[in-house]
Amino acid sequence: MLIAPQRGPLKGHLVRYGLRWIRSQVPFKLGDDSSKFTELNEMYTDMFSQNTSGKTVATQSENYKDMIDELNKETDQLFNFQSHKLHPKELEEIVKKPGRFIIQSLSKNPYYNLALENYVFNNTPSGHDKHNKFGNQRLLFYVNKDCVVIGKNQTVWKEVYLTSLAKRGYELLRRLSGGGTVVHDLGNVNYSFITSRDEFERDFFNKLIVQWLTRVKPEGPLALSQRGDIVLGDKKVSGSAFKIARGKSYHHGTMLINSNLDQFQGLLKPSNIAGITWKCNSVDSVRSNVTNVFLNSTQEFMDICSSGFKQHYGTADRNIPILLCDEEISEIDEIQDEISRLKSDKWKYLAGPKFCLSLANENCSITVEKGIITESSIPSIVGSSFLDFTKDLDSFQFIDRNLIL
Ligand SMILES: Nc1ncnc2c1ncn2[C@@H]1O[C@H](COP(=O)(O)OP(=O)(O)OP(=O)(O)O)[C@@H](O)[C@H]1O
Repeated sequence: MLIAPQRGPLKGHLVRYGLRWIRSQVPFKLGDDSSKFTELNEMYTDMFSQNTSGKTVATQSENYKDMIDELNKETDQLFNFQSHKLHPKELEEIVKKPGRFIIQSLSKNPYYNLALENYVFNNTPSGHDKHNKFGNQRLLFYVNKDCVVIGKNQTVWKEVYLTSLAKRGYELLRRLSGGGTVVHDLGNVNYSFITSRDEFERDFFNKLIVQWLTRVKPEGPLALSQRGDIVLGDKKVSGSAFKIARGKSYHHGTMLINSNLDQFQGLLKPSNIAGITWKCNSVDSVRSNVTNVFLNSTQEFMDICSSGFKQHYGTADRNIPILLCDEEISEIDEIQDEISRLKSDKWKYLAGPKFCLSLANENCSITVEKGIITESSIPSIVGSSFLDFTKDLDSFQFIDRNLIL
């Protein structure tokens, strides 16, 4: 809020006049940097610093502090400027109705956050409804504690060093969208832009992000790569993945802000490891050099993007609210069920596509479909789950476990 007790007498009628004036104006937050807010703030500065004859006086600001605080509070309530923490029932209602909003998750639990994102996506009114087609854009933010997230169509053992993840306390998750494997920590913020299928365009939201962040650092060489990643110079700062279903779409991505990049080492496997060959229908990650972007905090990123989103999609008569969700929301059955699914071995390990691995030195091959070994040069393991086989690798001393785990 820019309004502050400054100088000069403030009369009650001026407060009332001010509120009436605000009510008649666009519902944006005072203190934002668009010309509309500048105008409004200038009006207040004038109002608060002039006496009735129009001459500036410099006295008694303390006397008006309460009145100004009240004015600010009323203005906030009037336009829903302040973020609002949602109860489960409120979330259930708001997601199903048409309309735009922003959600910031207060939880750092990756299972909860992915389930929340999926819940909002699933319950957003379908883009097939012609009245709702272009009015249901939603923006979600969440930050996850240490975890590695693989794409829906990937093979876990090909992508990550499971032993390192376990030793270093990183959770493994399989997300519901495509794309490659990424590392999340508290310095990485995830954004998710939901809109109709018709409005979906791969680079649309990342172009907006580049525009918004470039305002913060115009000289920063932030750009979109050919693959649609956001890059700073020749290093990637953000990766994206997409989901399109039932007339809707989401584009979600990571943004590295103050991630502990040294800790990323040794979690993700390189594309080739001598001694093991994979034949898969799965999606391969595209390994890139990564760096942090030039912001101070994940909250700063959320604030910049929220403000950009509001300006892009807000209208004079409709403010876009920022809603906060904590884990109380997981009381909603659909969210609870999704969390259970994301945590299950069935989803994490067995849901990937068919794959076949060969270990050259051991002259051994294994084919796996839906998590079950269907063919192998080791007859005794055919029919068992590949996950169980990996848990029992020590019984197969001729196999180098480091090649698989
Ligand atoms: N948090 C992160 N943000 C951005 N890139 C990351 C992050 N963690 C790891 N990476 C790098 O990104 C690579 C995976 O990128 P990849 O492009 O395959 O997947 P993606 O970014 O999820 O989506 P997509 O495949 O759709 O571009 C990793 O191998 C690693 O080099």
